[in-house]
Amino acid sequence: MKLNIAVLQIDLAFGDPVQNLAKVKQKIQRLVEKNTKLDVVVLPELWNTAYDLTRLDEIADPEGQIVQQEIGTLAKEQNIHIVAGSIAKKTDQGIYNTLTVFDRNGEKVGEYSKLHLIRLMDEEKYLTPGQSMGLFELDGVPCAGLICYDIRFPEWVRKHILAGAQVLFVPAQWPLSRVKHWRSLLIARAIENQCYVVACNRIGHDPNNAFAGHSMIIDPWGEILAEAEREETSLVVEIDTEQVIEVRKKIPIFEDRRPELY
Ligand SMILES: O=C(O)CCC(=O)C(=O)O
Repeated sequence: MKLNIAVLQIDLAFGDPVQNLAKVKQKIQRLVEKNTKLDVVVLPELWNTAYDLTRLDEIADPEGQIVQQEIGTLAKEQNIHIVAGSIAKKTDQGIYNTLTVFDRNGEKVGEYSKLHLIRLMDEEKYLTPGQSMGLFELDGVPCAGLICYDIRFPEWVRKHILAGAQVLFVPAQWPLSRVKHWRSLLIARAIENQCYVVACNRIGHDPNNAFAGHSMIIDPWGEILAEAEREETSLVVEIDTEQVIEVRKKIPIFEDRRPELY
């Protein structure tokens, strides 16, 4: 199965969900106009509020209603799947960093709340961790969505791959100071899991961090099919899940695992 995927690497306004929503909608519309065969658009982490954690109570999306209304509707209008990065989502149980996936009909087909909160960036003080896996399907292709810091936990990624995922989506706000970790971890996750990795980072800076960009699409052999620098841009690549099957045949790591010992 082939999927034509666009990763939208952008800057974000700090704590301004109205401005960020308008920008994201306009950028998606332009992408669809330029690429008539697009299947999927991917957005970065916390694209509604950015990392304005102290004001989340005020600015997070109540129950994800805004993203459902605005991005779900856009997905249907433009006939594309949208892996809507993640948003700050306010619920009665707390505020989550939640990835939401809409299909071409505007239906929500996936939702995942970041499981590992990064203390280095104070997330655990303001956010509630998720409790469940990030599996979903796009045009019958089994996919997983994990968020930023989650890629430092290979056992969590592997759980999704063992459940069938062939494409791993990673929205992020990864700082420039650790860009070497970002690139190495993403490539490692693709090689060890023999899957596509589609990673969407932001650029720009906020009061605490400069962000790395370097969004990437990596194939199941670990080859980088496209990589951005540190500017607003989009990466558009057609992936083919036959590649996953071929790489897994060539080096059958899933048959050679020794789970009885670990
Ligand atoms: O793990 C890292 O170094 C960065 C993670 C991060 O920026 C995040 O999870 O938002």
